[in-house]
Formats: sequence, C-alpha cells, structure tokens
Amino acid sequence: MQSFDENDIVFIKSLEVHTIIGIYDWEQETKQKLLIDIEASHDNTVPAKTDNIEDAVDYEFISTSIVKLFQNTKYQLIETVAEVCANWILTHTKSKTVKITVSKPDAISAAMNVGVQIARSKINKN
Ligand SMILES: Nc1nc2c(c(=O)[nH]1)N=C([C@H](O)[C@@H](O)CO)CN2
Repeated sequence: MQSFDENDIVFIKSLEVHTIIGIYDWEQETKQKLLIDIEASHDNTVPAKTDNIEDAVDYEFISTSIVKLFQNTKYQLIETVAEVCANWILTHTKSKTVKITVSKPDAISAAMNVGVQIARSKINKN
C-alpha cells in the first residue's frame, strides 16, 4: 500500500538558470537560459505539525543553491544538468525521490520548448 508521504511533494516551477550549455562551440562561449521544474517528495505532515522549516524540504534553499550550482559549470547536454540537479537535491535535502524537468526554451525556433525529464530516488543511488 502507498503511504501518504509518497504523495506529498515540494515543487519549484520554471527556476531560471543561466549557464553554459550545448553541444556546439558557440554554446560553450555564451550562457543560455534553462528552466528547471523540480518535484521533491517529502512527508509534509511532519513540518505541518511542527511548523518548523528544519522539518521541511526548503524550496528557497534548493532554488538559490541550484541557481548558484550552474553559474560556473560548462555542460554539453541538458541530461547532465538534470542528473546533477537530482543528485544535489537527494544529497542535500531530506527528499527521497525527485522528478526534474530541464527545458531549453530558446534552443529550437520552431518549437515552443524542448527538454528532458528524469525521476531519481535515494534508494537506487550508488
Ligand atoms: N537530448 C538532447 N538533444 C540535444 C541537446 C541536449 O542537450 N539534449 N542539445 C542540443 C544542442 O545543444 C541544441 O540545444 C542547440 O540548439 C541538440 N540536441
């Protein structure tokens, strides 16, 4: 049976990250915009009871940390960005599972948006 905490999440939508990203030479020279959606699972009944941020998955801490994390990195693929992001959240917060969507809205002029989505879990981490 599914427990309640598996249904609880803390979410961040369209977190704007400016970073070096892309497979082409020119993309390794100029920062581009990525938008990151995050869903981090957490039993939100605990912080709701204590009313204490220490018991919560802090969306401010995650948002500022992820923006900082990609300020000085140079990756080619958004798949790598998604993986690094998932890893960071699973390592630095109480969240046990995360779903990460990374989109690169300015990449394809004929498309409104393109991107990748991954789901990762602490349990399956090596
Ligand atoms: N699955 C992916 N496909 C592509 C990526 C990517 O990161 N993941 N990147 C590019 C280029 O960098 C593109 O964004 C340039 O417009 C192409 N395909």
